[in-house]
Amino acid sequence: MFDKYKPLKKILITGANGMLAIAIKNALSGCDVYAFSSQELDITCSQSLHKKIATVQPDYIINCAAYTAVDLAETEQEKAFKINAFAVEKMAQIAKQYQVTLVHFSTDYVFKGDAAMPYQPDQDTDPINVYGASKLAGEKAISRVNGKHYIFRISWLYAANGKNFFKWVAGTDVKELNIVNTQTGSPTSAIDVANFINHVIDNDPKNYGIYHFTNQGEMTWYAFAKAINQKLDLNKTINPVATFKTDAKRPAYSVLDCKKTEQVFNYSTPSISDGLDRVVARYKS
Ligand SMILES: NC(=O)C1=CN([C@@H]2O[C@H](COP(=O)(O)OP(=O)(O)OC[C@H]3O[C@@H](n4cnc5c(N)ncnc54)[C@H](OP(=O)(O)O)[C@@H]3O)[C@@H](O)[C@H]2O)C=CC1
Ligand SMILES: Cc1cn([C@H]2C[C@H](O)[C@@H](COP(=O)(O)OP(=O)(O)O[C@H]3O[C@@H](C)C(=O)[C@@H](O)[C@H]3O)O2)c(=O)[nH]c1=O
Repeated sequence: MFDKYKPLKKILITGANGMLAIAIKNALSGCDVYAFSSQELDITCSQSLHKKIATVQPDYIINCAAYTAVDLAETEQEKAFKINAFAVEKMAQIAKQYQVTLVHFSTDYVFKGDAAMPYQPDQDTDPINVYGASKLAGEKAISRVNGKHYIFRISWLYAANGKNFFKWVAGTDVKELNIVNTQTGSPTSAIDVANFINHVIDNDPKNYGIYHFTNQGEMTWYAFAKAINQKLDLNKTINPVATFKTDAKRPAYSVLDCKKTEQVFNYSTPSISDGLDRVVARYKS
């Protein structure tokens, strides 16, 4: 219930036009939200970061700004590191200076992908592509600065908006798709990540560190394409293939173990199927 005596928490969101930022803006309740697009706040400009944080004086910064082009990163290494590592380090330092809690997102692609069981948050990282390496460098910078911070590793994010695998399968005119069945992960609905972030801010245990959050279960990209095809009645032919040529390598297995998150935040992570139903409903509406 809305508590009129509880002060509204002030939240500053970066990368406000991105897929996750839009979901988080929709999910946050009982907060004063200041969301800035890349045009309004370029996170690689530390002066602008300082200025915005000093003006807004947020309780939390939710950093949704990132370089997410996995294949392009192979040839744009400098840009990927500038946004995903160096800017993030500066942001962590400024957040610490202003005593603001930094909520940051990382990825399953920090792992090599040769495991047979879901990865634990403290397991060894060993990214096999530039994007993963740049995100890992961002994680390490935040941990080094060691202010109040949460790093949530999420995976295979999709939504009814933005550029993502779900939207591509749903929107392409191509009737027959060849999709890899040699990569396994956990497709995760941006709505579900956003609802969880709302919960974190509402019930902050102040137990800072690295956590995993995904929808529960695991499947290949091929199985995910088939599920989308079925839920949206697309009537496409989906063929499993062992390889699909891309510039960046991707981990063969990058399922994240979310038990620590469930315990610390007292939260039950929703299933892949429920996550997909929510995004499908949003897509159809
Ligand atoms: N998408 C996925 O599958 C996954 C994403 N993640 C992580 O989740 C987070 C959110 O990802 P997602 O929403 O998919 O990303 P998007 O690519 O949808 O959004 C990223 C946003 O960051 C903005 N941005 C880029 N550079 C800057 C900059 N220098 N200053 C300010 N804003 C900038 C972009 O703006 P513009 O478009 O104007 O450049 C864009 O709006 C990221 O940290 C990502 O690494 C983790 C796992 C899976
Ligand atoms: C277009 C296409 C792709 N694929 C394969 C390529 C790749 O292995 C897989 C997924 O491709 P995408 O490029 O959509 O997904 P990708 O960009 O690898 O998604 C990743 O994004 C970053 C930001 C993350 O952090 C990761 O968690 C993950 O979500 O599907 C096919 O098999 N057939 C096709 O026709």
